[in-house]
Amino acid sequence: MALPPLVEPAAELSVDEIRRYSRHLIIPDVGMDGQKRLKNAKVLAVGAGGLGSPTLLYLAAAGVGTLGIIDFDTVDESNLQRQIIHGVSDVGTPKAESAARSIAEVNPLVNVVIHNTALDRDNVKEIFSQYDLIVDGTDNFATRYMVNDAAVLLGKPYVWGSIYRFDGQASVFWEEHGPCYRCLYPEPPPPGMVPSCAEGGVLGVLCASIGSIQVNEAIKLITGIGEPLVGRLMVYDALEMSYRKIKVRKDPNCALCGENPTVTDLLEDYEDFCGAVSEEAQEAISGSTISVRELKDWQDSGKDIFLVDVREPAEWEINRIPGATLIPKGEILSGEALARFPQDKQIVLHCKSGVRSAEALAALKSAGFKDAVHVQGGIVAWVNLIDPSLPSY
Ligand SMILES: Nc1ncnc2c1ncn2[C@@H]1O[C@H](COP(=O)(O)OP(=O)(O)OP(=O)(O)O)[C@@H](O)[C@H]1O
Repeated sequence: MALPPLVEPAAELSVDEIRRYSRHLIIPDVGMDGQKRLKNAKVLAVGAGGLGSPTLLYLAAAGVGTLGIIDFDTVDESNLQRQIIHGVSDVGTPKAESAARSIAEVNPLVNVVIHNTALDRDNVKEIFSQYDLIVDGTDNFATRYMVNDAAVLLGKPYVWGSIYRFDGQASVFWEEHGPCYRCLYPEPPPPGMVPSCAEGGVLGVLCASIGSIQVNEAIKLITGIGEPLVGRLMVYDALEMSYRKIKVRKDPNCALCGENPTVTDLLEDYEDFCGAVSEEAQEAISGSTISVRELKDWQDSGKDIFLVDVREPAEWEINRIPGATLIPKGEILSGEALARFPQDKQIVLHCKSGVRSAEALAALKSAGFKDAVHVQGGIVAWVNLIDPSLPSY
């Protein structure tokens, strides 16, 4: 379904702009009118990470007049494999500032607005109201649901993308013309069920594949050309090299945009809604959590412990705590690995940061290992506090 252009055209293009955008201007569908609309557009990129990097660079190069960047994080060395808007000299600096510097190099005609902060329920509406279009390149469910809710409540369209390993998805959510994210995913997945890129990894170049689709959709929405991905989910498999489009319908029972909405304003706490740790896991870890320093003391004192790393084999290849045995969480949850746990030793579980080990602990306790414990902060805390010589990821 073709939609009218989202943005009115700017009054005119300068001589410099005409030279710079000439390859757009000679495409009949874009032309002077389309380029003027791009110039007048105000687009906010949420996240200047894997998806935000190519998205921001191409939106800037395309001549989007105002680009907002919101990110609270600083550039880490492990970001450089895919976050191509940042470079070695940017490590340690705020991502929003580093991204703005790269944009100035690509296209100094763009007006960049830096929001060096976390998007949260207190600022989201005020920030979104300054823009015509939102491009979501974040990596967590709490932010995604909040972006969706704020966009629906303000009547703004947004382009969504998501990536994991070799798989990507993209869509355009615009309540006025189609479904919202909640129509597609009414509930967040149970905590721990969908691993993040930090846990499962992502092929760097996948960010370019999905990020460029997001920019393509943004340009179509702004200029009113083509058929935007409203009501369609694009699913990309880089290994198969396949693109599929799945129809997504507006859900009449959607809690937000359905006929009888139960969500009429932003939620009080999106982290809580998405549950960092499930209730069972929360119960399992209360009183059964040790710190990395306690683990080190137990090891140094010769205590008879069975230390289990519940991460995946690829993570185990990167770093490991001395004395640990690898038993991935899935094998514990399925019951397959239970026979490997001794009855007469103190069982200690750890993962990367403490979420998966909490889930595994809940399963182990319900299988009868009542004294098992897990390590708060996982191997990340171990590297930070006990052995900084280990590589981190
Ligand atoms: N609520 C939020 N407000 C602002 N920025 C956010 C918010 N949630 C996520 N982000 C940003 O979105 C980006 C997501 O990108 P990506 O997952 O590639 O980066 P990352 O978090 O650095 O990666 P990794 O988790 O693998 O280290 C990050 O830069 C992150 O800081």
